[in-house]
Amino acid sequence: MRKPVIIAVAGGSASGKTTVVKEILDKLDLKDVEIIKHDDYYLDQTNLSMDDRIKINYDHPSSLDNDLLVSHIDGLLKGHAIDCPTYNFVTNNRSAETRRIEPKKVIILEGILILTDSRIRELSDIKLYVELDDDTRFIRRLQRDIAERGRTVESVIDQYLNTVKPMHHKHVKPTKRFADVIIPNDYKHSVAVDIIVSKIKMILGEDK
Ligand SMILES: Nc1ncnc2c1ncn2[C@@H]1O[C@H](COP(=O)(O)OP(=O)(O)O)[C@@H](O)[C@H]1O
Ligand SMILES: O=c1ccn([C@@H]2O[C@H](COP(=O)(O)O)[C@@H](O)[C@H]2O)c(=O)[nH]1
Repeated sequence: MRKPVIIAVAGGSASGKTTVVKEILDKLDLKDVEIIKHDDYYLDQTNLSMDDRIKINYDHPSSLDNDLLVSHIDGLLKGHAIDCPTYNFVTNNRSAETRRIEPKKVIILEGILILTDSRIRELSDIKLYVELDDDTRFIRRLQRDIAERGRTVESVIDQYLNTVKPMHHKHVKPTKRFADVIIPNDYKHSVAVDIIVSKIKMILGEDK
């Protein structure tokens, strides 16, 4: 099998990374694609109390185990299966279960800080950045974190002001310059998605 095509998708929290990845997936053969969420590589925090876990800065690159992710990408590129960690946002901790991932033709890496690590950038064939203004991202995050991640209005606001917003401007947004394609998520972007899918098919040699 040809070495997998690696696609890295960055962008601020709630900018629409997951949504854009779904749009790309809709145009590819699902059996050929695997998604790896950078969130699943947050460091294990079993030794910390819940009070201490909520004080962690999850928007700083040091909160993620990139050594493990890089070794997993290397493994997939060599044709080996990996056991990907899984993460629980409600407990702010890694889950006990892992997820077996077999090498596929296309591997999509997705996360706010995925383009901060030069090793991951170098392993990626296509780098994307999903862009959306801060206000809209905050509103979408507030709705999502209350509905899906067990948060209160106050906790989302506190976290946003203390870490999410400053870290976005310090660590996430500057990685936009590494992107091959910037996708605006406040406007139609179906042409951008079509171009990305064509490029993937071109690399896979399926564009004839
Ligand atoms: N273009 C859009 N219009 C309206 N809502 C959107 C759009 N894109 C994403 N959303 C919603 O915003 C929230 C965050 O999007 P998501 O794709 O999960 O962001 P991310 O993966 O970057 O955190 C989700 O509830 C999603 O359904
Ligand atoms: O335990 C955790 C781990 C992460 N977060 C927040 O998640 C977002 C990243 O996820 P998106 O889906 O891209 O929004 C990041 O901004 C962290 O603040 C958390 O709250 N708790």
